[in-house]
Amino acid sequence: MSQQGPAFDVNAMTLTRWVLGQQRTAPSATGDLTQLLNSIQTAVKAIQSAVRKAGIAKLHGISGDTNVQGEQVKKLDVLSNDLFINMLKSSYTTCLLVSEENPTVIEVENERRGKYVVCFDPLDGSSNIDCLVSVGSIFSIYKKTSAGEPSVSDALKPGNELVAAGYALYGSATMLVLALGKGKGVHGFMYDPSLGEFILTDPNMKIPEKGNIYSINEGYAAEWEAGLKQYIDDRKQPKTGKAYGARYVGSMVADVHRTIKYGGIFMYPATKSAPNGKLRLLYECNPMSFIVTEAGGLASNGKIPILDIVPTGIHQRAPCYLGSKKDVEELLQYLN
Ligand SMILES: O=P(O)(O)OC[C@H]1O[C@](O)(COP(=O)(O)O)[C@@H](O)[C@@H]1O
Ligand SMILES: [Mg+2]
Ligand SMILES: [Mg+2]
Repeated sequence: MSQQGPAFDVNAMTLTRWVLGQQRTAPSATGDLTQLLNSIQTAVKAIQSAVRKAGIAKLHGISGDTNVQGEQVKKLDVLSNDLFINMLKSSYTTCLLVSEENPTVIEVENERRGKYVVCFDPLDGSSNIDCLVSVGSIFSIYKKTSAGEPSVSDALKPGNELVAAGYALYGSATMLVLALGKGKGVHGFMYDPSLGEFILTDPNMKIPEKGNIYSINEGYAAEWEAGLKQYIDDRKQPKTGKAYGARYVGSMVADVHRTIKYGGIFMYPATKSAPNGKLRLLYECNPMSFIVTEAGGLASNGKIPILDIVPTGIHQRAPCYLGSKKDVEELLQYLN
């Protein structure tokens, strides 16, 4: 190790190099996809830097909307949204964007258009920012298949037509997890701030076939359907075997990442007051279901696979039950 600290491992597989390699083997991943993923990578690097500073901003008494230089300090979710939109548009690979923060689709101007449609949640878990709990970003990528001008119909495609999906987790470290579909697996890249690069640390992530953690907001238990109530009761006091552990961060990215790493099941169910649940299909349920399915798990809305749902609106919600194959299969027996 040199005096300046650990030398850069010349064999380290950076995300940029890994994606380039993928385009050699995946006909669908043309150079444009490399360019698109690298622009997302840049947005994530900028967001992770802002997330790390958010706490410091508060620490130094920078409250409200202006910093010590009297500059306008954007709220983190506004800043994250602006970064995603600007990086995606300036990648010259997208034609239509759907963001949680924008009520309507964002059409990319003609001179900067490419063939991809990107749906994204620029900052997931926003209720956790002020208490410094992990937050994330989520994205899903379609290839535009229709001729002519891009329109909202180019985004209203079932998740099984996605060409790629991923999330960034701004936790104790920053990790980018990516799936390119077609059985190419799920891969985790840890951010190394000293290099400014994402390094492949978790190749071929596979979700355990069965876990022993259930993840749900039990505050809404009074509004659950009977089958779900029974399922959760049986996790707590099983007729045989050990009780499950309960974990709920309240940031979908953190709860799903833990579910992939440790196994178990994440649930955001339909309730009486929210008959379609809370999570949005296009930029939360679909990308996470695409990734979990690619990692060997299952993702259902309680009736059909989430990836088979044909969207009718860009902000539509869907009940979401995803995780280890055996855990989701067992839950579905209680719901149907
Ligand atoms: O507080 P609740 O109702 O349990 O909802 C938690 C869910 O809401 C979310 O924060 C919604 O996402 P946003 O923060 O992007 O709006 C998810 O990350 C999380 O899983
Ligand atoms: Mg979200
Ligand atoms: Mg959000």
